[in-house]
Amino acid sequence: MNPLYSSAEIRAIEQAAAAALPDGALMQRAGQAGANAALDLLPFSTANAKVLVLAGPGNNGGDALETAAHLAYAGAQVTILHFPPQSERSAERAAAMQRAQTSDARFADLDAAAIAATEWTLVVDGLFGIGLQRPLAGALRAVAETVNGLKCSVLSLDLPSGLDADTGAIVGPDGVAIHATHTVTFIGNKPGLHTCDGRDYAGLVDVSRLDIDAAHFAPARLHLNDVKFFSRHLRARRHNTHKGSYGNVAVIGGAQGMTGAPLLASRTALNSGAGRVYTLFVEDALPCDFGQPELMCRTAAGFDLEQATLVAGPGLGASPYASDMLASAIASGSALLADADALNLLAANPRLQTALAQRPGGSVLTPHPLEAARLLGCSIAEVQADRVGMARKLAAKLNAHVVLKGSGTVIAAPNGDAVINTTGNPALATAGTGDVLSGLCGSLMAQGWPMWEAALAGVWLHGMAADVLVTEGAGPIGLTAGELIPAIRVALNRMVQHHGR
Ligand SMILES: NC(=O)C1=CN([C@@H]2O[C@H](COP(=O)(O)OP(=O)(O)OC[C@H]3O[C@@H](n4cnc5c(N)ncnc54)[C@H](OP(=O)(O)O)[C@@H]3O)[C@@H](O)[C@H]2O)[C@@H](O)CC1
Ligand SMILES: Nc1ncnc2c1ncn2[C@@H]1O[C@H](COP(=O)(O)OP(=O)(O)O)[C@@H](O)[C@H]1O
Ligand SMILES: [K+]
Repeated sequence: MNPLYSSAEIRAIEQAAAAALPDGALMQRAGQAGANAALDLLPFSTANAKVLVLAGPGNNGGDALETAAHLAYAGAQVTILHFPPQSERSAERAAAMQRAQTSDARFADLDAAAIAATEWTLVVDGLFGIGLQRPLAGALRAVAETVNGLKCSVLSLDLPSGLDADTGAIVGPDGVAIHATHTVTFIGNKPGLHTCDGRDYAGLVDVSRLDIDAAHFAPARLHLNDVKFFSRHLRARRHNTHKGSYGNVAVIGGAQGMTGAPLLASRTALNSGAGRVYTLFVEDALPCDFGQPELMCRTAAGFDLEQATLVAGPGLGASPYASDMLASAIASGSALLADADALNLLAANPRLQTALAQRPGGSVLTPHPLEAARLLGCSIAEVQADRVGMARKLAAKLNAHVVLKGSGTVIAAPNGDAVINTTGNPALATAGTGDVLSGLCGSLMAQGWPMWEAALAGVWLHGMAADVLVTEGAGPIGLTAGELIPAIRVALNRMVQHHGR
């Protein structure tokens, strides 16, 4: 189901497959797949289409040369901007070069100004794939920047040139990458297309396996999120049930000036099905949430932490009392999700980290990149440079299911399994949406979902709600966290209707 492969894994698959195939078969298949993807983006009468093909010095360039030859045979007006290698690197690339040279495609030494002066129908980007070693520089950089200023569709072969296939970061320092509208990626899907800068630069991603035998693909430890991973926990409600059947959630937070955060988490927990929701305040409790009077607002002091799934952190603050409350939550036998200030308190206190890591049932942590950086003792840039690796590292360090938020949220388990989420959009880049996510995941846990599936489903639904709202015009600009709550309720009920047993 939606496996993702590192570039090392892709190379191993490619080598095993190539050994059993005629020379150059995989590059020819990649070129055919590239041409098919390009033809889908061209008008029916290809003769009117002006296609610029960028062919780099490696095998990605070989794919581009094959693609160019096919498109020329299909009747398109093809111009190839070729960056030749110092010396020809492979026989298959040389054969691709010969096919391009004998086609009607035209080789032209265009500079940036000449590229910008032509009205292209499509640019095919075959500068670099998984072999990129350093940032694009000189003429390559100028071409990438010029292409990024064009209005036409841009199809990247394998991955947008300049992007790291494993991490989704632009290869730097001070790198640039081709901003594709579409990517056809070869052999297997790649994590870098779906997280960090990947979602912005790859556009719509299509996978072409190049007809490689399934036996060559080892089981993956990294996947794209999929409803199938959690659908068996989507249960239709039985008639003979009551509020006690659906669990209790206690949100611990609400220091002075930050009462909105636990209310958002609590409202979400209630609206996503928890039977009872307590909002616990580490300082003065609100008498009531008048917008959601079903919530039970209490001071945290004296609350029996054993009776609820705990969502610790929204608006918790950094006081010694908040830290004590977190220590009690960690020491309790209840299921625990730690978010926001709970993560900052953890980062500042190694003893709390040890206690958390020793919880028999584990926990769920929902850091954004800064919170993850604090927990790992590194910079945000280091977290973002390898989101999957850092989420796995944190999960192993704290024996927790880690939800590393942001574009292409990564969910990692202590055993190294990891998933990249595909729903959601920049409408979520607004205050309070993280509180909504923690309330949602906590609510699913209270309703009996295992932590891993609760995290996968929570992240999926949270993003899906934002996607639906954007489709309806409520975002991406100006969406508010509170608006997500009814949209999550609708999305969850629809999913239960569709998949529930
Ligand atoms: N082999 C096969 O059967 C198949 C392979 N496939 C395709 O091959 C792709 C991988 O090919 P690849 O390994 O040749 O790497 P690729 O991405 O083309 O770049 C490497 C070249 O770029 C150079 N270089 C690197 N960075 C640079 C920079 N910043 N600026 C300038 N130069 C730079 C580097 O040279 P260097 O100077 O580092 O020696 C080298 O020459 C893969 O993504 C897929 O598209 C498919 O066809 C399926 C079958
Ligand atoms: N550009 C984006 N694309 C997709 N999801 C995003 C984006 N920006 C933020 N999000 C999501 O929004 C939520 C923000 O959480 P967080 O930063 O903790 O906000 P807050 O602390 O204000 O509640 C996370 O679920 C994150 O993944
Ligand atoms: K490329």
